[in-house]
Amino acid sequence: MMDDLFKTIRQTETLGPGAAFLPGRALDQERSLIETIETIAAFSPLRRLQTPGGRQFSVRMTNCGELGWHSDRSGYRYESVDPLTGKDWPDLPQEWARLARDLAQEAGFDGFTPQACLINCYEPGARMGLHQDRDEEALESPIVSISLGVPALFLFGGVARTDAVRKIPLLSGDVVVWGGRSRLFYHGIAPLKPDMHPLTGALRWNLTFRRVRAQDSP
Ligand SMILES: O=C(O)CCC(=O)C(=O)O
Ligand SMILES: [Fe+2]
Repeated sequence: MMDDLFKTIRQTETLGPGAAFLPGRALDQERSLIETIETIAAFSPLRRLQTPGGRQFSVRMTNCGELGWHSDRSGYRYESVDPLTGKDWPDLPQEWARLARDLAQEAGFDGFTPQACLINCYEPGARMGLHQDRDEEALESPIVSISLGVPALFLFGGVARTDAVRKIPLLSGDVVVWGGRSRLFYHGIAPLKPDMHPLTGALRWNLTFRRVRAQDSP
């Protein structure tokens, strides 16, 4: 099938210093990752956060892990308690932590121990504008990002907002890792095109694993 041909042709690729595209590397875990997302979202529901400027994200989000990323009128930050439920975020599953560590390792980062996993849910038309992931102190740790469900176009720029942007089509099971000198590179997701995936329907899910506090701090 054309689909299979497309998959076999896509190869591991360096996107920049410390940045790697690992196509299909989470495909074996696709179904279990999606099932676990549903369990997590049943406990800490998906929600559309407000930007500090008072707008709403088009992406719905939740988290698991000891910390969760949050945004409202007071700014972007990590919270140890889910502001929506008043409870701890759901645990980051051990299999997820192990997978994130293995993927980081494959991209050249040893001993990655994520504290937070941000779960993004894209409906058709949802997007994420160019931004840097810069709310973490642990800038020595990479971001490990897994795509699930319908395809999306990943935009990967440079350290300046105006740097040229590469467009990388991401399929379910694809992984991108960026760290080292690419850790603060601008990136985003183009508006999601209507599509269907057998496991997620019209949705795209994205998991980003992050170390927030420096490795030697609690
Ligand atoms: O959805 C994606 O692939 C990227 C998500 C992202 O950049 C973020 O959550 O900071
Ligand atoms: Fe990001």
